[in-house]
Amino acid sequence: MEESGPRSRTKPDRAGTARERGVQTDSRGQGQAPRLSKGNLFTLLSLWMEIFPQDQTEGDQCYNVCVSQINPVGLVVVKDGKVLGLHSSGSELHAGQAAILEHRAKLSHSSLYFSRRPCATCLKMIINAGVSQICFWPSDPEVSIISEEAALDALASDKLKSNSRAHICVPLQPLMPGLAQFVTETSRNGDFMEKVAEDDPEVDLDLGLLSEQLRALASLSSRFLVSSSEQHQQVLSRMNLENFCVEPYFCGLRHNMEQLVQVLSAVVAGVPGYSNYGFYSSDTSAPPQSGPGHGPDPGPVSAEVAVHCMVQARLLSYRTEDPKVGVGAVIWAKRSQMGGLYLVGCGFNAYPSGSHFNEFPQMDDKQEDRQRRKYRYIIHAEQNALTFRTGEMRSCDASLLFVTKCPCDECVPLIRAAGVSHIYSSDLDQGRDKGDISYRRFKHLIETWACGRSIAQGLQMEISYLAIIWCRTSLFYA
Ligand SMILES: O=c1ccn([C@H]2C[C@H](O)[C@@H](COP(=O)(O)OP(=O)(O)OP(=O)(O)O)O2)c(=O)[nH]1
Repeated sequence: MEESGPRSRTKPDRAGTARERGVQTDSRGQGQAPRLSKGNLFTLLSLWMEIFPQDQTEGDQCYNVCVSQINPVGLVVVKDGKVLGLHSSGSELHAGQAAILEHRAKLSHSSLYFSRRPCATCLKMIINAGVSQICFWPSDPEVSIISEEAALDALASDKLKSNSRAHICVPLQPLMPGLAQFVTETSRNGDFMEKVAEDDPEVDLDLGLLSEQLRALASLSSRFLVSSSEQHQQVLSRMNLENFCVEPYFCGLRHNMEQLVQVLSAVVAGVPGYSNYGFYSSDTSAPPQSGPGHGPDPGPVSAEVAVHCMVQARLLSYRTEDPKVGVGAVIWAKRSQMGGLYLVGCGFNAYPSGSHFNEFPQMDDKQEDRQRRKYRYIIHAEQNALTFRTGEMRSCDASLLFVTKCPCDECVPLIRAAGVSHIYSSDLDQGRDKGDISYRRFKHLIETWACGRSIAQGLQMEISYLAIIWCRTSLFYA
């Protein structure tokens, strides 16, 4: 991206000497910030939850696919504009049922974003819980239209819909102009790509990112888009949504769906799950090596889950109100018994809730007049995630913070006091001090952890990074 003006940042060079900080780039500095709308963020999170990696036995998979022809579903529960829960279908429970069990009466007056139209079994319970709005992605529903049950399910869903107070709808909104391009640029300029360039100055980053994006696009499109217009019209008709098949709405619907899948692919391409890049424990006393027994150490969750959660954090960062740097954070906890993850909270950096556009300073540390700098006003992603958390962080459970930027000195004490046990960061900016914002405590935390590990194993925080290591094999050309 071309950069100009006093607020521009240096483009990372091939050797990685100049660093692009955080997820976002300077295009926000021009006052035309392409931002993800709330509805589209929740929709994208629901799609991404549908493919949340599961621990499934072969028998479980058979239950889902062969017996009932139930499509897995992702679900985002939203209340008062804040995410209350993120769910996906499991081996026995549908996502809707899991949400009912977890949130109970709190579902009243909430909005639910499903990655497919929920089946009648879920719908009746959700309506009964008093939700206000049920939104779904308009492709093959939870009870797949190829199943014999599909027609009966559609009939029941329709009857439930017409007799319910909840508003049931397809919520797709057009993207803000330039957002897809912006996401691609910010993925290109992220720390991960910089690390790749540092490790191999010869590598063609643009080509590599493009091939990752195309790979993600192919796999996400085959899952979430209906390839031909005729088939899509058939799917909609089987769900009694003939009104969506009328032009020009049908064309617009397909276009919006394609654009959202493109954005998701660009975000995914910025956090690739390669075997040679991954989350490494911060134990600096023993530098990680390649080879058996020395691979990535993803902590309490698998590498696949860690990458998945980092993509969620990146999606959240595109809702930022900071004109320059978007940061996203998501906190999950892992139950000590029975396993399984539950959402504690999530957030992005923004001005205090309820403030008006331009009410507070927006400048960075290049602005000499410190009163015009943003740092004393903006709420950090971790701070929002902690303030509006909806789940508990129990000391017996591992609580995992995934954040797209290295936590700053203001956040580290909060994170520690709140009881977060593991931090995953895709940004390696620790040690910087800019006067109004500094990142020194994070480094200290790592050292404390590395030193304290042998004497107080498990009591100190563990911090994992993305992409600490680059083994020179098949990154882009596999
Ligand atoms: O743990 C953190 C640290 C920072 N931020 C947010 C707050 C603020 O909105 C932005 C500050 O970003 P940065 O430190 O990159 O400062 P900058 O002056 O905007 O950018 P630069 O890196 O060019 O100095 O990041 C968080 O949300 N969490």
